[in-house]
Amino acid sequence: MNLRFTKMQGAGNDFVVLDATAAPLALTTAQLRRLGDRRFGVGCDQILVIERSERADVDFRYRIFNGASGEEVEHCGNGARCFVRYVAEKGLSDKRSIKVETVNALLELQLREDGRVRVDMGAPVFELARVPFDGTGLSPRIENGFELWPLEGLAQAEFAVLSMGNPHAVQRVAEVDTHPVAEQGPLIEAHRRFPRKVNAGFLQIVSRREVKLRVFERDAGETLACGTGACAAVVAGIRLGLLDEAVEVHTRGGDLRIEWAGLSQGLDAPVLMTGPAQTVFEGEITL
Ligand SMILES: N[C@H](CCC[C@H](N)C(=O)O)C(=O)O
Repeated sequence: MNLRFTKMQGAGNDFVVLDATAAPLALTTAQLRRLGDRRFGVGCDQILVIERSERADVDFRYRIFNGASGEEVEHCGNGARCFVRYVAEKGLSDKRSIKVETVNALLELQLREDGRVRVDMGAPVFELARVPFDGTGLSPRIENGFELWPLEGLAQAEFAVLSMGNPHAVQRVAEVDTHPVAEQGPLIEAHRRFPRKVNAGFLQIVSRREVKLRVFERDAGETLACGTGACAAVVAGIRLGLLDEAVEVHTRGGDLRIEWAGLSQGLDAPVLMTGPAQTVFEGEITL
């Protein structure tokens, strides 16, 4: 099969974008992993497949697959921004704001005048069973009314546990640049308390409006940026009383702006993310 693709990146998180708006595309897990492979394929953190939605009030459906595993996942923040950029560049819609359905969410995405993309990432989910997280027998520490959980085998840390459609465990660290992310990341990602594994966030608070973040992503390892991870980390920081409602997040691949009014408007307030999204090259691969 000859497959045309568009390679894109959002703050260094990189994607292979496949356009299935004209004809359906069904790839096997092996083909998805080949696309994601940085030696034997194109190479990317995630693969995004864009389809027309069957729902009258929704413009598109977009599916996300982790490149290393070929597994479908629920949400991808940097991917959502690249999706909007792709739709605009390919003229797939003349709207400035488009409605997009994912496997478990309905998103409103906007392309701004300054070329950055603003995404309504939906509301965070704190119900542990929906993360999912099994806290049975554990005693969380409560800070500012928000639970911080211990994890067996990671005694030196405590975690904010929440979902942005995909699962996140966020810990506060003194200095992200020197923190042992490569050692701790896999232990958190595969921890038995997360039945569907988890994205592991490492958050350094610089001020109430500025943070530094590294994320060891589920089924991807450390990426240069994680959009849903940035949302989860800022929401956790706000709930802990450490951050204001609008925060600049410095990741290794670039800067994201995250806004959440959850304390003033209610915890079901949407998380808004603004950041870069660029096309790197177009290509064709024979699978
Ligand atoms: N690895 C993530 C999916 C991609 C998330 C990340 N790339 C983002 O920008 O949100 C997971 O398995 O939940």
